Amino acid sequence: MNSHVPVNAENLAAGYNGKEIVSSVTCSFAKGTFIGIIGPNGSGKTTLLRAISRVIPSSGILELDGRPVSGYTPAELGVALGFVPQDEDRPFAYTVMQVVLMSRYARVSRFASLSPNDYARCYRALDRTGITHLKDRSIRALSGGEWQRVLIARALAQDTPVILLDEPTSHLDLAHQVGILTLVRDLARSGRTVVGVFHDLNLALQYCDRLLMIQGGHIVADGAPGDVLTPENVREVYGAEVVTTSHPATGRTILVPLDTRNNGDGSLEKQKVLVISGGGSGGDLLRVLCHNGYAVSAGILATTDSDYAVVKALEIPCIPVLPFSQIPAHALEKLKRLVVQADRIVLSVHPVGAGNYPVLEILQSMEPGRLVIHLPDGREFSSYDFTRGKAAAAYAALCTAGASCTGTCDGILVILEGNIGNPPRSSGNTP
Ligand SMILES: Nc1ncnc2c1ncn2[C@@H]1O[C@H](COP(=O)(O)OP(=O)(O)OP(=O)(O)O)[C@@H](O)[C@H]1O
Repeated sequence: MNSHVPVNAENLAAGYNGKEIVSSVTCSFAKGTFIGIIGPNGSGKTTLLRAISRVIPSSGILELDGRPVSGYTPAELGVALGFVPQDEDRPFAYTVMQVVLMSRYARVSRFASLSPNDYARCYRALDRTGITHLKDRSIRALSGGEWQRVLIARALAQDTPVILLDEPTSHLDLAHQVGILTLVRDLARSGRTVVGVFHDLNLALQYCDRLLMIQGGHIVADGAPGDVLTPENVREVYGAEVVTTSHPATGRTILVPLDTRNNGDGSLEKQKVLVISGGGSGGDLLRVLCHNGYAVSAGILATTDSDYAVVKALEIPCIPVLPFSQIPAHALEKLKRLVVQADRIVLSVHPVGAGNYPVLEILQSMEPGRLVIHLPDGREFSSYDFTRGKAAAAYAALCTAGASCTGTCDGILVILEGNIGNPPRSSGNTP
């Protein structure tokens, strides 16, 4: 028994209708920590959270603040632990304020009224989750995202040292995801123990202090986010291929999912990625792709280009040309062959100079309509930095933001600064 650990589980097991879903779970959650629980669909994340919050019974040891949870009265539990479910039925047309106020009843004796302090806490919770304007609205008249914020506000108003959240951002748009997770992280910083289930691995990586990875009802990895979400662990547990890079602002790990194809015998065929870069814009990306097992080739590179040095060091096939000279016809022909062979083309050029036009023309003529990227949120290329050393991060950011190409261009990703829709049409533009 450890009175300093807010949550302690040893050999915990739980399930439904006599069937064990999670078992042999041993973990403890420290004060002031934001812990993420991750794992594929059906792996038992919600079941574990329900067991810890005593929504469902469990066997094994489960202690809150050093006391067996089984010894807590419902009122004591309501003061010790807040639980935010993924969703909750709304059988009655309560107002938002009424639902948030309910969180305070565990603290008042029977038949007593709530105090001004209870109301103040609820107003503050509404304010912090950005739903004050909804306080008199019927909860049945809320969108999924608004309702999710009400459930979080209710847990905030409950004001417990331990808060468990089941996919707290599943219904939220990007701005609200960031707002709620910043708020939750601040709660941990102020000394609470916060545990959240996450499907969005990049959000878990950016916000959590520690991750528990669950597979088949067991903890298979537990530690610092970047140590848990390695490409190897993601492949093993999720059956997905990712590359990792670092967040351009925070330096934390980012995962970028990549397409894979199956050879039919269960093995994965290497994706062929052609990187057309120059001036150092492709170095990081070439390293990341090689490190993660892609069959990488490079486009036309002057032998004085720093990307050429990377390509040589990594033994990546490329099309070397002499610096400051016109690109020879045989090099352009070779590029056309590589374009045809590649599963994915990454064009990372900064800035777009006249020297790039023959290459752009090849891509345009061979891949008509494939040279446009749209980000779902309307952002433009220029908001990303493709200068030396930043291309891989920009690539990751674009992928994370859901970059996609128009029309039939699902095999090509273009990373480019400048207006790529209108390179000169004549072939007379030479370096
Ligand atoms: N109320 C229930 N009764 C019976 N079985 C259930 C119940 N809830 C969940 N299960 C089963 O328990 C297993 C784990 O479910 P759980 O919801 O814990 O997984 P999860 O990791 O949270 O999944 P997801 O990522 O899809 O939300 C699944 O096989 C599921 O079908």
